[in-house]
Amino acid sequence: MSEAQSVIRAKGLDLTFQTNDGPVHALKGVDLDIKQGDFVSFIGPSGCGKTTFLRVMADLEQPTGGEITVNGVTPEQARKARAYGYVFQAAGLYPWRTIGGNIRLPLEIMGVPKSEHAERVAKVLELVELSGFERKFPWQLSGGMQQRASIARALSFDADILLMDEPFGALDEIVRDHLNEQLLHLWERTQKTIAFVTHSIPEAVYLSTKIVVMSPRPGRITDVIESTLPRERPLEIRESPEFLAIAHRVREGLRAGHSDE
Ligand SMILES: Nc1ncnc2c1ncn2[C@@H]1O[C@H](COP(=O)(O)OP(=O)(O)OP(=O)(O)O)[C@@H](O)[C@H]1O
Repeated sequence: MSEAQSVIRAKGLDLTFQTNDGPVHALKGVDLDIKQGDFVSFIGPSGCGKTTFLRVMADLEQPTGGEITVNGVTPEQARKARAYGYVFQAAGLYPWRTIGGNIRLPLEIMGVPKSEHAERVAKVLELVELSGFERKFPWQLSGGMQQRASIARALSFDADILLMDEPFGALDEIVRDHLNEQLLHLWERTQKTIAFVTHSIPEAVYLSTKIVVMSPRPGRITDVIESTLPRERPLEIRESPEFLAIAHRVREGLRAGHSDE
């Protein structure tokens, strides 16, 4: 089998913010290779540059050094080619639009022919298990359902890459477990490449093919763990020795990079 293609490749990536209190090294010497179909989690303490890294991939921040390509081109070209969908911590749905209306919004902005909208909306709602909720308004849905709707919106234009910044961080644990399971199914069905920011060790280990452990000041990668778990992952896998061993390594990595501040 030929090796999977690189989707995101960073080499010596630096990003220093100039602030009134002096320079902040949000990313320093970051090397990473994300392959087609990978599920990559970024984990690390607050301020280690996880969001900044995702924002660089999305062309929302400009690196101050090093190189990064997304689908083999610059982040700007990838953005223009609509290579990725972006999901934020807050669902960010427009309250005056229905769920269907929210999902259609990127299609309208991108000028996708109107005749295709209904089919695309139905398809992504099915993917996030929200079929039948198209005409509801966001406030009529639970927090977890709203977050699923925002994932559907990010999937509506069928980008190959999904960038997710702590999408389930604000939800309670039971809802989060359920959404983790659903996200794995969705990833399996769509074969997307996913970059996922989280603070949760179990979430990172449960979801990922690759776990990137980061540490702050300066923001850098301290460990990259290739998961040995099978792709088929019932929630109970979290009690298996293999799962616990990976979680242990993540915890050790976090501890090693932790400062006392
Ligand atoms: N626009 C900006 N201007 C100045 N400093 C910034 C800016 N954006 C981020 N930073 C700083 O860069 C560092 C990395 O921030 P970033 O948000 O990427 O961290 P994070 O790992 O995502 O943190 P969290 O887990 O809290 O979301 C932090 O010290 C932050 O204060």
